[in-house]
Amino acid sequence: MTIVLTPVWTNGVQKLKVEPGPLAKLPRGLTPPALEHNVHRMRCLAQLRSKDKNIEKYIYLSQLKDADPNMFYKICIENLSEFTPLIYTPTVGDACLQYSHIFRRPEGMFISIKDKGNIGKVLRNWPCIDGARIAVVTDGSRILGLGDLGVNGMPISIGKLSLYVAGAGIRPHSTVPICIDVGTDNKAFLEDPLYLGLRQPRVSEAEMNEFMEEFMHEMSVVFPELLIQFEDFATDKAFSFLSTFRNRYPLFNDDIQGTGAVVLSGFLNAAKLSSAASGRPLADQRILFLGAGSAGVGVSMQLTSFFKLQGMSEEEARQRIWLVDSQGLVYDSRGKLAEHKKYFSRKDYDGPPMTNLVDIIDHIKPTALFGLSTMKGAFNQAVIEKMSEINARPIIFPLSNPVSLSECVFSEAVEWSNGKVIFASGSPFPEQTHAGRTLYPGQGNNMYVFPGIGLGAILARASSITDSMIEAASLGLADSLTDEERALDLVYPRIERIREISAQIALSVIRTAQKEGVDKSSDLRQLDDTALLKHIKGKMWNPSS
Ligand SMILES: NC(=O)c1ccc[n+]([C@@H]2O[C@H](COP(=O)([O-])OP(=O)(O)OC[C@H]3O[C@@H](n4cnc5c(N)ncnc54)[C@H](O)[C@@H]3O)[C@@H](O)[C@H]2O)c1
Ligand SMILES: O=C(O)C[C@H](O)C(=O)O
Ligand SMILES: [Mg+2]
Repeated sequence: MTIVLTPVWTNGVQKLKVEPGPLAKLPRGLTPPALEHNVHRMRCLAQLRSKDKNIEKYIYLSQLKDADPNMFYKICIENLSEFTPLIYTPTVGDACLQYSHIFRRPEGMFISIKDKGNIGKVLRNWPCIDGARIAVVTDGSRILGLGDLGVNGMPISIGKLSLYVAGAGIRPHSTVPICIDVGTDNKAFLEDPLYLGLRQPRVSEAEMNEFMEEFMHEMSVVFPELLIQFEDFATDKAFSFLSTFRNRYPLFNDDIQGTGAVVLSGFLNAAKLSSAASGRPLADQRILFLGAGSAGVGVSMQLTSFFKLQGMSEEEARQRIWLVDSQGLVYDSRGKLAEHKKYFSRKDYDGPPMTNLVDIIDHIKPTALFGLSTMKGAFNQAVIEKMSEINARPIIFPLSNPVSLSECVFSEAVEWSNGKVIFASGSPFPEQTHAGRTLYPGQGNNMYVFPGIGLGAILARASSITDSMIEAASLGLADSLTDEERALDLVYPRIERIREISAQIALSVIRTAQKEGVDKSSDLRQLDDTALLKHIKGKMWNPSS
């Protein structure tokens, strides 16, 4: 028997331990006489497509994953561009907002502040400790651009891990979605009788830090082979937990480092397109960020480190970046600044606060404009027209998620730039026709890199995730465009190729881990690139047919 069918979570222990196999291979008598895999695949797709609302599709797919993971991943991998917006961004945003209402059965671990002092014991309740290789951990404090959603953040961990399986072939039972519940400051949730989390405000910073020390230690004891991805922690915690723990445990922060990697990659391809139109070299790019939080600063750091790699001095590299936050341009004489903004704060401006984005663009003359601000519509007609006036091909990336918070939509960017825009957004948008040409939006979302980073780090058994490993993932992604994709002016590869791309990224990550001496799988050092790529592909899990 390949799948144990049981509606009970405690019996689900057994199910999670078994490699999910096709429903049609169950013993005689347990399925209808004419159940046939390929027809059932069509049946599942038809059931999915019969639903009008994306949230209904999300619920259907969650249940399919629970009942028949093999079929879920089979049809997911075969229909990636249809499935990713349903199981991941943007629909996962709605799933988080409604989680306490649409909840059927748990799919991950809930570790709460009430477990403090006892976290190891609780973690040992996970049904598949030995196989666990990757956990996505959130505390729900900054879910996409939707704010503090408390325990309703769980679908983010689940959605990211589904992409690890679909996009990088991580075994389903090796994934551990985790939501930490230390309270929420979301008043509406606290008053909602169906809310599934602790009914208390978030604990103090000191209490949270103590909790995280115990949590991380116990995670390393209970799951010694586990890589951790921190996800959607509010800004201060995102930076502080990354720096506190990154040299002690194998982990990375997706919003800071994953986003840095994916945006650098798209920027490099976009800069080639813009340079073909303007003749401006990469070293003359001027990059303006709307949003100076974990993602904005994470991407800025990644770009700076890349510019340094190209031979710029640290100061020259930093001078390429301008940040704008909710109070306008970030500069030294503006007054007190949050720690994470200081490095990029400008010293070459000391006038009155500059808050209007068009004025800021006029002052800086950026070649690229990135939005990580959660400010829906901030890239309005005047902004896009100004960018198009000063650039032959403006690079405009509204990266905030979900769709409802995007700084602009693709159709607007095309229309207001008269088709000149080089565009990538955090959430997906449909292609557009302009002057008889089809224009394609890129999706600048960390989903392109975290599966490959995870796969590489797991196979190398990396003891830590270094900056160079993240950079290698970024450059590997940038180089992965095919001639056909380049001819269409794409800045990211087609998502349908994610498995091939994840394998390539994993190769770059493993090689870099080896150079930096953080690989525990030292046997992989003997393999040449062809053999290593074959090894990586051979390790990727596939749903059976
Ligand atoms: N595309 C991706 O892969 C990706 C990755 C990570 C984050 N994001 C998205 O980026 C957004 C921000 O995430 P974060 O982790 O940096 O959040 P954050 O809370 O750390 O930062 C938000 C930033 O936006 C700024 N901001 C708020 N209002 C503003 C305004 N009116 N004008 C200018 N700036 C304003 C804040 O000052 C802050 O600097 C979210 O929507 C998130 O979903 C996208
Ligand atoms: O989850 C996403 O779609 C990307 C990113 O991690 C985010 O926080 O927005
Ligand atoms: Mg995130």
